[in-house]
Amino acid sequence: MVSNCTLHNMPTAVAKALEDVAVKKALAQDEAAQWKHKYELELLRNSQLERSIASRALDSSRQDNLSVTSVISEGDIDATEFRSSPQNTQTRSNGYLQYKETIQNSKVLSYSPDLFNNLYLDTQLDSKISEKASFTLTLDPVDERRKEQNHDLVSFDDGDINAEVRSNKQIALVWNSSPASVFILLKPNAAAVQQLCEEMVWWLREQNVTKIYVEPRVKAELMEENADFEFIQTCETEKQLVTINKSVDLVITLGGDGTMLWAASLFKGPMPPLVAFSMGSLGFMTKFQSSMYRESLQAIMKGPAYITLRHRLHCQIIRHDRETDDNTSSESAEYLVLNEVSIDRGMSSALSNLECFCDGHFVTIVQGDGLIISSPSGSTAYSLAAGGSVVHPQVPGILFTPICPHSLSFRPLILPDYVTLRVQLPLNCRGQAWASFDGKGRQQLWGGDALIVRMSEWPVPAVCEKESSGDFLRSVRESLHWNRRNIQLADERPSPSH
Ligand SMILES: NC(=O)c1ccc[n+]([C@@H]2O[C@H](COP(=O)([O-])OP(=O)(O)OC[C@H]3O[C@@H](n4cnc5c(N)ncnc54)[C@H](O)[C@@H]3O)[C@@H](O)[C@H]2O)c1
Ligand SMILES: Nc1ncnc2c1ncn2[C@@H]1O[C@H](COP(=O)(O)OP(=O)(O)OP(=O)(O)O)[C@@H](O)[C@H]1O
Repeated sequence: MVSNCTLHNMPTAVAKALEDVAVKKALAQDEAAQWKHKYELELLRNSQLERSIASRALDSSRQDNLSVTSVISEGDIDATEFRSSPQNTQTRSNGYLQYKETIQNSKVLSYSPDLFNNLYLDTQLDSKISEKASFTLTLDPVDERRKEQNHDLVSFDDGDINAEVRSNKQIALVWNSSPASVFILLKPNAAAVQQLCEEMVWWLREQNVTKIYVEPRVKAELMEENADFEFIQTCETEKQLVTINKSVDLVITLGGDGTMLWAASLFKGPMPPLVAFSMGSLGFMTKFQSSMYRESLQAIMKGPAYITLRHRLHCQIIRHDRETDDNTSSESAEYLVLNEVSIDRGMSSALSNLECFCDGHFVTIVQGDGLIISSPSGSTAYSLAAGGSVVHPQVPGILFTPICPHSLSFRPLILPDYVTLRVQLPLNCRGQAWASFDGKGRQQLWGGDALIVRMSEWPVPAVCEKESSGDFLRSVRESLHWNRRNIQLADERPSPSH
């Protein structure tokens, strides 16, 4: 696609030919990205299959104890089957995900501007069985009626198209064995947070939590306070961080939404269930009260606990082939975001010019300050500030929200979760553009560079304080003060006498 400013002086036939070439190029790149994604999924499935076979061979007795009939994902919370893609409808009637102990042998997506620059890192080939607690994710076990609704989308017996099974499910986590390993993440530079962490560590030890991990910075701070914290474990290397999903049963965050985003960013692939204690200012996604941590953790570790699968977006920057005289890498980089990826015009005073495609179909050219591509969880963050809709985190969609578009008719869109979006800078764009991932890791984009965004198969399984909708609506009302208005006075006329 060639920008309008270039086209308008050219003879129509030349302009049309150029536009056709650009569209074909974008389509070919889209197709390549989709094939790459399919290839990666295939690799992942094969490795899961291998792990499952090896796991069964190594520990058949343990397997016998797990009386389940169907397994979607082994070892990792994988939300591929919960997406509402037409291709996935066959598998959506499987009612649960099951966690099982697996061999530490998987490929994990890696990202971080500073820590992880490779697309994928092979984790250690460790043939030990992981010591993680086993759990099952089921449809609401309390509500028997839901089990009855667990049938195929289309029944061929009577030809009725039935839509009772939707991807919007209330999922419950049931532990098969007690969780014994937690990773605590703290908001930095907050004395109250560190104090709570110290208290929580001792309490968790009393509860037979044998392994407690923290970040290296936190371990150093705790050791400064008290040398008895020596037993606390930490992830010293990038590799340990990448593999930590395999040894942690529960992730606990003490901070605000930013700490939860930080925790999610450390897990470049599958992530254990996360409990977010509110010690920040807004706390939209951090629903647990820190003063009640004992009661809350006791209940969660006993189970069942409701969880919300907060879907993340997989983002990939594809660089246009060019001679780089700057330090920008020409390799493509990949990111996982819980809230959103935004593209803005940075310091440039020129209007941004972003050509957008959805599954290869031209959508629009965003001319304004930029664009936000957000997950449903991110709908209440930057996207909300730019006028996007507030979306329940379990609605399977991708939000497409412009930032200050210079147009009277540009409205935000919500697209289905199975699409792949592509945002490209025209080769002759006037200004610069910057992509940010959950507000961090800013990357400069140049003419011809593209950003490809799709729903990731690795959600953040966030433990609910009550249940998914209750928590979300409470946050909308109490954190965002949604629709706060003085109640209209009642009519004071005397009621008609009978
Ligand atoms: N104009 C804006 O509103 C704006 C601008 C830039 C970034 N942000 C948001 O800030 C996020 C990064 O958060 P941070 O804490 O690291 O930065 P931060 O410290 O700048 O805080 C951003 C604020 O957004 C809130 N927030 C974050 N995620 C939220 C969510 N999903 N729902 C509701 N509120 C949420 C946080 O509680 C915090 O009050 C980005 O992902 C982006 O969504 C918003
Ligand atoms: N463990 C961590 N390491 C490094 N940075 C972190 C860590 N936890 C949080 N941060 C960063 O610290 C900043 C503030 O954290 P957070 O948002 O949790 O606190 P807050 O702003 O007080 O709370 P709220 O988000 O509720 O307004 C965020 O930008 C976040 O990315």
